[in-house]
Amino acid sequence: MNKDFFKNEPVNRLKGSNPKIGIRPTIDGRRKGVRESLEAQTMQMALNAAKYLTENLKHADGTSVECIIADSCIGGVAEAAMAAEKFKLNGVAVSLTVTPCWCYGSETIDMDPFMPKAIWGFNGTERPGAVYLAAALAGHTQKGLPAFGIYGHEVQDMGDNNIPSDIGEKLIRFAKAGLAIATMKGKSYLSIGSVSMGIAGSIVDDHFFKNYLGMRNEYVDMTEITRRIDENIFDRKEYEKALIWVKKYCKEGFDFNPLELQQSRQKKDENWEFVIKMTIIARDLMVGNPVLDDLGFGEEALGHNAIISGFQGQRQWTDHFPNGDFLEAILNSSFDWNGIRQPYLVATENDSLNAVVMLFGHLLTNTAQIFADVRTYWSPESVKRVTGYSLSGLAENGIIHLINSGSATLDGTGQEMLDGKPAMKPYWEIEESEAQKCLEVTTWYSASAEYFRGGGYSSNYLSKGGMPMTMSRINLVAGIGPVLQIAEGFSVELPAEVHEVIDNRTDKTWPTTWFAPILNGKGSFTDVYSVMAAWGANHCSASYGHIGADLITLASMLRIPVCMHNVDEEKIFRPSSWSAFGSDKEAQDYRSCANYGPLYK
Ligand SMILES: C[C@H](O)[C@@H](O)[C@@H](O)C(=O)CO
Ligand SMILES: [Mn+2]
Repeated sequence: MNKDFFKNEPVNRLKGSNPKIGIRPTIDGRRKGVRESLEAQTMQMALNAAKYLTENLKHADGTSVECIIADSCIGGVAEAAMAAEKFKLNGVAVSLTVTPCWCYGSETIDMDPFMPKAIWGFNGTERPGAVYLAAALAGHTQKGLPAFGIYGHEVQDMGDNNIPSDIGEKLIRFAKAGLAIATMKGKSYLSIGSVSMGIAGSIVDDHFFKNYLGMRNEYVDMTEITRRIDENIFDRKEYEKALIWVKKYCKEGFDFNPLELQQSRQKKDENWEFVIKMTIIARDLMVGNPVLDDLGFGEEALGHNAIISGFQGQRQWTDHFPNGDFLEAILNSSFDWNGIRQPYLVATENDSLNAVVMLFGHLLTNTAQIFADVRTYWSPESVKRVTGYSLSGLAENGIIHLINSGSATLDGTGQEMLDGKPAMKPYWEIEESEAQKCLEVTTWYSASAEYFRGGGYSSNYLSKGGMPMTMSRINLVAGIGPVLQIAEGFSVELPAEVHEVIDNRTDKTWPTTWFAPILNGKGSFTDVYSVMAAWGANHCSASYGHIGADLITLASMLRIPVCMHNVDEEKIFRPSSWSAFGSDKEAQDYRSCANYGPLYK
């Protein structure tokens, strides 16, 4: 491979700095003995937490997470205010209070209503850290400021600086979700186009974005892409480089269209040029591009500060112009002609609700996301009838066909390796050879002319099996608001000839991930059919890894109830006040979210 094409080059990015974690060591305020005896240990706990978080967490852009520790231990309200001031000046957006001892409950807590908060009360016996934890959490609950409680399962000795694994897991889960909501806050969802074929998720709901996510909505008509192509409002040099790269790495497939609907070779070559320009322009619309300033387009150079976007495509655009599949697939991938880089998240069919779960998945895992239609439930009986093959292993109870043209990341091929197994990795861990393999196993077929009269190219691949994956989806429900669905499972691989028979019955030019959810015999997870039947919309985002617990924590911070999941109860981590809303975890969640309402209302 020519290494020149996988050099990491700086790319234009979002405005605003990454949020930081503020650490608040709280202490018993009594002088002349008590406080003095605890100062070193308390501050050490803050240092330990900061070290742990910075060593174990990265932002999705690859930078390390920074922690800001209060200048002094916090024994009362004056020192709490001093810490709040320091946090404000330093871009802190997530607050973690740590203490090994008793402190004055509501006098020491963080009162910022928008900042996700957790308190880690050291489980020792010498001083009552747990008693403070309970008192402070009671204060939070009484004041309507939900906070997460972290308390170790095992008793630790006073000078023990180790962070036990149960504490570590909760610290990371809390911090990563908190940073995710702080990262999306103030950023935009950019709609390129409007509602695609009546799809509910592309009826963009301003209220949801503003009140629940703290985000802005930006809108541009698809004619803006035409204008920029016609008037050469893009970086011509980047385009030339992209064209060479695409010719080398993007393998064109067969044209399955009936002869009378096939476009000429000349038109197909023009389509390649067109879709590359569409890709560059969609990215520039999202995040801006300083090169446009040099070309005399200062306004265009700024972009829309969009952390997510959606492209309507169908039908007005695709009935006339080449479709958006190339732009969606490439932007959503961790690499292009500029090298291996953070994905730009774009939803196909302008499905803004699916874009939001892609954003959740991306910010929680730092990896690219597969956008897919939840197309077909294939029972073992149906597979047997149609192909003669008996499903086995992870697939034995049946499988769900995840397939859509467009926004499935090429990382979803499963050609990136983690401990020798197929994976999707954060961009900074991806090897050049892995990016190249993702491209090698992807074929760009001429788009199906029945659907896409304007032509274009659809990415086709088959995900490797054995990847732990999580499907998720947000739906807006009149009378409730947003609800989140989660299904953990695995990608599975079928013998090539079996896949081919099934794939040929559907849209064989599109990428496929075969998904087997983990069943637990209850409710929506009684069997694979019931998972499919309970899915609340036509789309899902499929993320690498089992991230259901992380999504649940994130949703609770945003006050979005989870209506379906297959995560073990022990892994569910929500603000402590949730347990005041009943003893059944799902009922607690609905009542709590209804009680608190959206975070930014
Ligand atoms: C080509 C079709 O319009 C598809 O794009 C359609 O099945 C969908 O993806 C609906 O979500
Ligand atoms: Mn779709």
